[in-house]
Amino acid sequence: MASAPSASNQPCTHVRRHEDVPTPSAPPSKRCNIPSQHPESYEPNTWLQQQMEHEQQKKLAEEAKKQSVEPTGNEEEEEEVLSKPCGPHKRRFTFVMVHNITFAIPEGYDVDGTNIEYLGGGSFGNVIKTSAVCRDGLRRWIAIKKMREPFFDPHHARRIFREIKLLQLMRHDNIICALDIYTPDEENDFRDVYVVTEFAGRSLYRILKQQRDFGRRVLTEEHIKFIIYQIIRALKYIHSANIIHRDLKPGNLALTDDSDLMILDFGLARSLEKKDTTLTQYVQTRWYRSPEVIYWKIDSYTNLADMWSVGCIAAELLTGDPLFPGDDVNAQYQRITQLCGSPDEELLTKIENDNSSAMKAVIQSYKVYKRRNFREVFSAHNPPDDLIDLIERLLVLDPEKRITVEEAIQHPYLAEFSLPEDEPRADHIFDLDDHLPKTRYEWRDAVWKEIVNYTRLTSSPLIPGEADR
Ligand SMILES: Nc1ncnc2c1ncn2[C@@H]1O[C@H](COP(=O)(O)OP(=O)(O)OP(=O)(O)O)[C@@H](O)[C@H]1O
Repeated sequence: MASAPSASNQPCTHVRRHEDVPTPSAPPSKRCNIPSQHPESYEPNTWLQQQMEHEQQKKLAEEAKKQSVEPTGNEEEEEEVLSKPCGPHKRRFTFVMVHNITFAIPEGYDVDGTNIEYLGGGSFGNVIKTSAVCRDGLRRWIAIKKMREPFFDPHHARRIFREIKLLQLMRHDNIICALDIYTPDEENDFRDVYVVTEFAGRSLYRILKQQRDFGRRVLTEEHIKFIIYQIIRALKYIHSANIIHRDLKPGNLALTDDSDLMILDFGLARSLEKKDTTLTQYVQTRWYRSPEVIYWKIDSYTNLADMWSVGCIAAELLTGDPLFPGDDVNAQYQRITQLCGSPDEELLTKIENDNSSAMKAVIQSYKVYKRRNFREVFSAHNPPDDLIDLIERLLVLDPEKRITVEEAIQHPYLAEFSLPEDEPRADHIFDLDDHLPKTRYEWRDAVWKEIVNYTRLTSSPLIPGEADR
């Protein structure tokens, strides 16, 4: 096994402005300190530890000290800002408007607007970055996600339930986990759900977009390899827990300046345990969606659908552009077959047996393409041979012939980083307890219980006095 790449001599840039073009030139160093399964032994990542040393930390710590210990002479003003104790844990909140959205921020978190940054919003929530003093006394950068209309309908509510369940279950240093889950609401008026995670860096989507916008490559060959390795390392853990992520895409991957990667957003993830519910087609973002999810295994696809997404991401890292940017499902399928070829007789027979002759006929109605030579297709980017080999094994139409995560992590392309004893599996299968249909009110009750019973990690933000409860 080759050793991890050596550290660069570049000065460390700890606090980045979000709009800067990222320069993940710091060493893609292998991370060895895997947090154990026990929450009490959770370790923050090295980048955050470095941040703690940064001089801004001093400033923030001083402010925190002033707020919690010294009389400021402005107590009346503070009283006006903080709410009365509320929510299931009787915490006090400051309501701060960011990007026209009101965020309830608990006591102990930095609520100074100049330190708060809007990170983005998707269909299910809006996310801000701020900092908080944690239970271990350190101040960390954190991301607060306010769920968008969490109980709008049963589908939405179940998604929120899954996400907060998984954020508590996952313990792996390439996977985001919850530092805090709260609501400022009382049970009879429960509307808003907030999830706090560590700030995991900049989304790969933004890095790739800025590479394109500025026409300047910031991800080197070595970064690309380290990113792919970390995605696969995280998936090894996720798949071993019988979970499919189902929404792997650059926007759900965050990268620190040290090139440490975190998988974000488990809203679409689901367990493979319960076979009594059908899987849905409209799960993955289209561009990263596998052909079997688009067509022939609509309700029975497996975690190999995630491996397809890894193939799409790997090719995008190599070229800088999305591999299959289809405008609709048909165009998506067409783009896939133009590169990967149309299903062969063997796959068509499987499709017919697993589905129907009608499905086989639909597939056959598409124009037939031959699989292209990947080396030729990507030759302009001078890829290493073993990267092309890995992409070829990931982008296989028949999921039964696609490379599994266990095989992928042993692929020669990743040998430089491979360290089997540092590539943990989950120690149990995660049961999300979400298979029975529920009304949106029942899901709301289930989420309420999760918040009430949530046990914060040692490093979680803590309100003063909470430890005594
Ligand atoms: N812990 C974090 N650290 C850094 N950035 C984060 C973090 N959590 C979320 N983000 C960023 O915030 C933005 C919105 O977050 P998120 O994708 O979770 O919202 P969403 O509504 O679930 O999105 P989607 O519609 O894609 O499912 C994204 O750009 C994401 O990269």
